[in-house]
Amino acid sequence: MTIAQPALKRILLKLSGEALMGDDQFGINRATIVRMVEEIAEVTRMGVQVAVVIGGGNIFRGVAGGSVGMDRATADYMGMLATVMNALALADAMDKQGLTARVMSAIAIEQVVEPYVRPKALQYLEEGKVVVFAAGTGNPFFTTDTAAALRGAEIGAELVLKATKVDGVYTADPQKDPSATRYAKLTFDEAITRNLGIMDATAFALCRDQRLPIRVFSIVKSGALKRVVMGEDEGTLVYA
Ligand SMILES: Nc1ncnc2c1ncn2[C@@H]1O[C@H](COP(=O)(O)OP(=O)(O)OP(=O)(O)O)[C@@H](O)[C@H]1O
Ligand SMILES: O=c1ccn([C@@H]2O[C@H](COP(=O)(O)O)[C@@H](O)[C@H]2O)c(=O)[nH]1
Repeated sequence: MTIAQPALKRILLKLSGEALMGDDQFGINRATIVRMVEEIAEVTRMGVQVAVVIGGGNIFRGVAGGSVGMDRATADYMGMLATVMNALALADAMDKQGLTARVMSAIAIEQVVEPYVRPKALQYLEEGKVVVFAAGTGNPFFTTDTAAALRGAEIGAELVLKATKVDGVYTADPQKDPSATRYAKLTFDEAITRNLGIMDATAFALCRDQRLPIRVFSIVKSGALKRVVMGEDEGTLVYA
């Protein structure tokens, strides 16, 4: 009997912060994070090298009211710090499930997490450790989607997997427009010119220029991550 092998060797998984909330209004839902980590553990045990970029929407949007009128860059640093909290929670949940996780931050907070150093991240991945990239790109005016594109390119990932609450890219935001229909696949240029809000244009443009495909899929759907890694047609593929 032949055992099916994963179609991918190294992936960059972008986890939406909001997906960590589960059905809560903000913050981290424990059962949700544990379930996500189980799915990550499953593909890691299949031999896939996994790096994660975590968003911050679940924490940052809860405090965003307080940032109204604030200097934009300062508010963005608050957002990046929110991703550090999520990264710590995620790595803790991974360690509890027998994975070895390493958090690397784009902003120096040395007493808390190690700084992002590319060769070190590559070494961890080769060793089978899960690397969780925190603090986005480390720069204001960007997003964690752009950080996913950037780190994905830096580590030589074969695919950026955008795990979110919706199950792909739609003609319009499906949470606002129930008549929106899902694309099976589309090009980066189509995504950019149609102004599809699932990811920002900077992230799309970076992946397009690096010919790094993105697959958008639902992290709420059980087994979806494994299906993507096995090369099955899950969610939406965005390609150059
Ligand atoms: N054309 C579209 N197709 C699919 N989803 C869309 C589209 N336009 C907007 N969206 C919305 O984009 C959201 C995806 O963003 P996501 O939850 O990943 O946020 P994020 O900003 O990347 O993460 P975070 O929560 O960490 O800030 C979906 O929940 C969906 O409602
Ligand atoms: O490179 C980055 C990444 C993020 N930010 C700020 O953090 C929040 C949360 O990130 P999400 O991508 O929305 O999850 C974002 O709104 C920015 O304010 C950043 O400045 N630079």
